[in-house]
Amino acid sequence: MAEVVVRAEGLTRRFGAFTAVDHVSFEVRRGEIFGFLGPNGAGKTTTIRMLLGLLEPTEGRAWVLGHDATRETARIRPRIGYVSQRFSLYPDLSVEETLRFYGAAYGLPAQRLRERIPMLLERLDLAGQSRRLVRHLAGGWRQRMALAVALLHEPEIMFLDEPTAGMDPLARREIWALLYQLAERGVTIFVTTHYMDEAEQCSRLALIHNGRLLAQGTPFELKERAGPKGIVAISATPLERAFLLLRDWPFFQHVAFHGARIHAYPRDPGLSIEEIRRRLEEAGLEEISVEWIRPSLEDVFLWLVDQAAQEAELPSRSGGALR
Ligand SMILES: Nc1ncnc2c1ncn2[C@@H]1O[C@H](COP(=O)(O)OP(=O)(O)OP(=O)(O)O)[C@@H](O)[C@H]1O
Repeated sequence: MAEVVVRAEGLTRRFGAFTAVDHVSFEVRRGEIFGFLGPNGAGKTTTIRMLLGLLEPTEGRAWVLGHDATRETARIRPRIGYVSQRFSLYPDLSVEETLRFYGAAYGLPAQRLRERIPMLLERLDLAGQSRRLVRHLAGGWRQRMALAVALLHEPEIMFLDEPTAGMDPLARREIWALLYQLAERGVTIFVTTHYMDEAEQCSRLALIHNGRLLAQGTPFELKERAGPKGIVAISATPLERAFLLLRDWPFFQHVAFHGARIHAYPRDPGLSIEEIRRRLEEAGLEEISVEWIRPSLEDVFLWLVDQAAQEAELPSRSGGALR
C-alpha cells in the first residue's frame, strides 16, 4: 500500500464556543485523489487551513509528509501546493508573466523556470493563452492559471479548496481531467467539493457535516453500506402521501424525495418489496412502482446526515446544499 502522506488525528478547531471541526481523523495515501465532501460551512476549509499550518488546531494533530502540520510548516511548504477558494492573481499580468512572477517569488532558479513554464503552459492547455492578460481570462482559465501557479515548484501534494466552484459543467470536467493527469504522475490530490459528481471521481472520500466526519471510504464502499440489495426506489400517486406513509412505517431508517421518486433505506435488508407494494395499495395509492436500486452518493450522504442528526437529536446546522 502507498505511503501515508497526510494524517489527521482528532483534529479539532473551535472558534469561541463554536466547533467548526470536531475530532476529525483520516489518512491520505500518495497518489490518491482524496475528496473532502460536505455542504457549505461543514468545516472543509478550516480543516485544510489546519493541514497547511495556517490555523492552529484547538485539539488533535496533523502530519503532512511525515512532518507536524503546525510546527514544521517550513519543511512542508516547499513540497505542497495550495489553491484556495479566494486565490488572487494580478489582473494586469499576462499568463506567462504571472508564472514568471510567482516562480521568482517562490525563489525558483531561472533555469528551472525556463523549463517549467512552457511545460506547465502545455500541460494545462494554456499555451494558446500565454500572452493574454489575466483580467481577460474567463473563470475556467483563471482556475487553470491558479493551478499552474501552485504547480510551479513541483509539489508532491496539491490542496485544492473547491477548485471548480461556480464553473460551468464543461469547465469543471476539464479541471477534473487535469487533476487525473496530475494523480497519474504521482501527485497526491486533496480536494474539497460539494458536488456529488466530483465526489464520484475521487479514489477515496471523507464525508463531513457540521464539523464531523460521517464516513470515509471509496465511493463504491460508501454505497455498499446500504446493504447487498441497495435501497428501495418508490413511485406512487399521490407521491406526498406515499412519502408520509413510508416515513411513519418501521421498515425504513431514512426516506427522502429524489426527483419524482422516493428513496428509502431499509432497516432490514430482508425487506420484501412486495409487502411495501401491498401496503401502499391497501392505503389507496395508485400507479405504484417499488424496486431495489443502487444508492447514489447523494443518497448515502443524506442518509448519513439524517442518522447523525437523529443520534445527536439536533437539527442540521448547515444550510448549504449539496449539488
Ligand atoms: N475565523 C472564524 N471565526 C469564526 N467562525 C469561523 C471562522 N472560520 C470558519 N468559521 C465557521 O466555521 C464553519 C466551517 O467553515 P468552513 O469555511 O471550514 O466550511 P466549509 O466546509 O469550507 O464551507 P465553505 O464551502 O462555505 O467554505 C462555518 O460555520 C464558518 O462560519
